Amino acid sequence: MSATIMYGNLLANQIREEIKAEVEALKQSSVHPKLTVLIIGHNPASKTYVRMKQKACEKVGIVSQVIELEEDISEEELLYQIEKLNKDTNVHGILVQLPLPNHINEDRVLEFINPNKDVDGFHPINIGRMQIGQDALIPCTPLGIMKLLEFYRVETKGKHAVVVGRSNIVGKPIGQLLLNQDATVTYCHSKTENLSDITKQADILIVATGKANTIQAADVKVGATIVDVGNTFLEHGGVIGDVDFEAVKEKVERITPVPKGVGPMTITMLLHNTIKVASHFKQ
Ligand SMILES: NC(=O)C1=CN([C@@H]2O[C@H](COP(=O)(O)OP(=O)(O)OC[C@H]3O[C@@H](n4cnc5c(N)ncnc54)[C@H](OP(=O)(O)O)[C@@H]3O)[C@@H](O)[C@H]2O)C=CC1
Ligand SMILES: Nc1nc(=O)c2c([nH]1)NC[C@@H]1CN(c3ccc(C(=O)N[C@@H](CCC(=O)O)C(=O)O)cc3)C=[N+]21
Repeated sequence: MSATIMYGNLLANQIREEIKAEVEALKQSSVHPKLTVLIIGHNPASKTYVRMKQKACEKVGIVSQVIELEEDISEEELLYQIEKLNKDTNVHGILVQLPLPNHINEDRVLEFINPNKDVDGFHPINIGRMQIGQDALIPCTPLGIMKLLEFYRVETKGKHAVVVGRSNIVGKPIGQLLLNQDATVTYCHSKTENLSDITKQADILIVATGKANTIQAADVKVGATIVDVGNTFLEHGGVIGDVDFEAVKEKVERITPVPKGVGPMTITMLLHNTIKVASHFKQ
């Protein structure tokens, strides 16, 4: 069988064109969509991701501001910076790049962001709204995955979706969105026994462990749909996912590549969420 490779970058480019037009329309009504990203310290991966976000904003006409803060900034000072952005009516989206240095309480910081400007969808208010199916700002990676599944006409209703990973930013919310779309959802994590027995039952398998080769050909069902969220940077450049792509693609119906799979959709959904907030500012 020859699998369909679900290229997120293709759909991402298509959606970015639509977003560009929406940005133009907002500007006609004197709303200039703006995203502010706070980056703390010198994590090289974070710097790469923030640069990618910045470039994507510029391409669609969203104003992007990056505030670089020192690794040893106090929690109070960081909260003060966020408070200023919460109050700034020119700023629509606020994103605090993760991970944060150990001395800063991540929960406290994320809860401090105005939930209506929380374009990451990490605020407990947005998580709660999403869980009960209300309109909410939805985390970018899970939202991007749902758009990708929809684009490739992957049926979720009644299907067994297995999520490997239970982080607040990927695993938990993608399971929730799949459940909201009538999938039967199983979560796996590092303590799961007999992981392979469970992943082999998946019609839709979402893998977000951050560990290369978590999933090999023997761990998947023939004809399944595989979404690889992982990003591991190789020492000599390049990035790989969590799934043994070459072997798994021979067995399944659809699979996302890394790079050019989920990643570009994540960034596109950040633009989408920023526009969503900005459009509320329209008279
Ligand atoms: N493409 C994109 O847009 C994005 C990609 N990423 C990438 O996705 C990956 C995951 O990110 P994130 O969720 O933040 O990572 P975390 O490290 O926060 O979570 C990883 C999860 O995977 C589980 N896990 C780890 N190893 C195994 C294993 N061998 N078997 C089963 N479960 C395992 C952990 O279990 P436990 O809870 O028990 O520790 C945990 O729940 C990373 O590579 C990250 O770079 C992240 C965000 C966006
Ligand atoms: N507050 C916050 N929000 C986030 O959304 C957030 C975060 N913190 N911290 C880190 C993770 C990771 N993340 C990714 C975004 C894009 C790619 C991406 O586009 N990856 C490319 C490959 C990378 C490359 O080409 O260099 C791809 O898969 O094609 C990956 C990962 C967002 N995150």
